[in-house]
Amino acid sequence: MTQDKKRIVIALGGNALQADSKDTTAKKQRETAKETAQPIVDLIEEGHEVILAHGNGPQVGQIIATYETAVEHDDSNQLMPFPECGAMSQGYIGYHLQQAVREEMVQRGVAKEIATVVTQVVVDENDPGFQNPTKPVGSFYSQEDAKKMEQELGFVMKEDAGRGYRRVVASPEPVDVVEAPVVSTLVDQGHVVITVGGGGIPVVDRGNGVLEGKPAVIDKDFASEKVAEILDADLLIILTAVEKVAINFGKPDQKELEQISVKEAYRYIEEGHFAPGSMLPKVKAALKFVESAPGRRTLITSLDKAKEGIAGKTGTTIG
Ligand SMILES: Nc1ncnc2c1ncn2[C@@H]1O[C@H](COP(=O)(O)OP(=O)(O)O)[C@@H](O)[C@H]1O
Ligand SMILES: NC(=O)OP(=O)(O)O
Repeated sequence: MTQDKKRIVIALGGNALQADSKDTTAKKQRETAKETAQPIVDLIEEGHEVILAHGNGPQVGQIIATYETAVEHDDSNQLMPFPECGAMSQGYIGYHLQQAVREEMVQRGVAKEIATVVTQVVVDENDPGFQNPTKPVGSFYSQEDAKKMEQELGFVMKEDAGRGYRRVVASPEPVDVVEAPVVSTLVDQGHVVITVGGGGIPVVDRGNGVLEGKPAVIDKDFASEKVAEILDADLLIILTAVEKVAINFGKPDQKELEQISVKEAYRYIEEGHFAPGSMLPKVKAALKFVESAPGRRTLITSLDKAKEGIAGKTGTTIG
């Protein structure tokens, strides 16, 4: 790519799909996806190669809960397995993003196609993440309801950043992206691709072509980083709810940062400036990408500032 035309992997955060945690309807998600499509198509219109990735915590939790309420609890054979629910979430979210981005491209006269690749991500079955569930999925519950769910359904429930209790599942690290060669071919041919939705469907490689789905949710920031590395992207953009990463976040002496060097990032992590489960995985994914090869950068900013961020006018750049 030329200096100003970049290959960009964009990791879309929760607010890019479900802006209102109380309205989790498909109708609302479709409306939100339309808003999300605007800054994405801005980048496509500027000639950048864009690969989209996204989270799925609320959606995969919603899909599982639907099966759990529809099926008799004494007939667990009827329950939809977790990896299949992950695959459904990729299709559901991919469908909305595909429609929204395509509509915006057609209306702006951008002659490109977009498709979602159902993506499997290889994980290590001995990953310690399987022993300690940390990834929140689905809706928020009161402490009382969460206790009941732990007792009656055997779920692990944890408090999520002061917002209530959520079910948590295992979150192993991504090792490889099975469909990366397909994604690469599509991108080389000029198409916009949605991949590693929800961090990808976690699979263990049993050899001889056999991939076994695992009940877990991979962090989408780590999966996006893996895709960015494999596809030799110039830039990883992590879009979330804040315009800039801060130190002393939420305190009176909060300071927003425009540029963080690798050394500073490690120091800030050590000092505990980034909350686990929210900003910490983003900064860790950013560092991993930046350290994977010279010249790679990560930008963390909000969806509505993506265009300004890539022009170097806002956001936090790492590397
Ligand atoms: N040091 C920090 N600087 C900025 N935001 C932070 C920091 N620590 C925690 N946060 C919180 O992390 C949130 C982003 O994480 P999260 O909501 O999990 O992301 P997403 O769902 O967009 O992937 C921000 O909206 C902010 O509330
Ligand atoms: N898979 C994943 O990271 O989802 P969330 O971003 O919704 O937590």
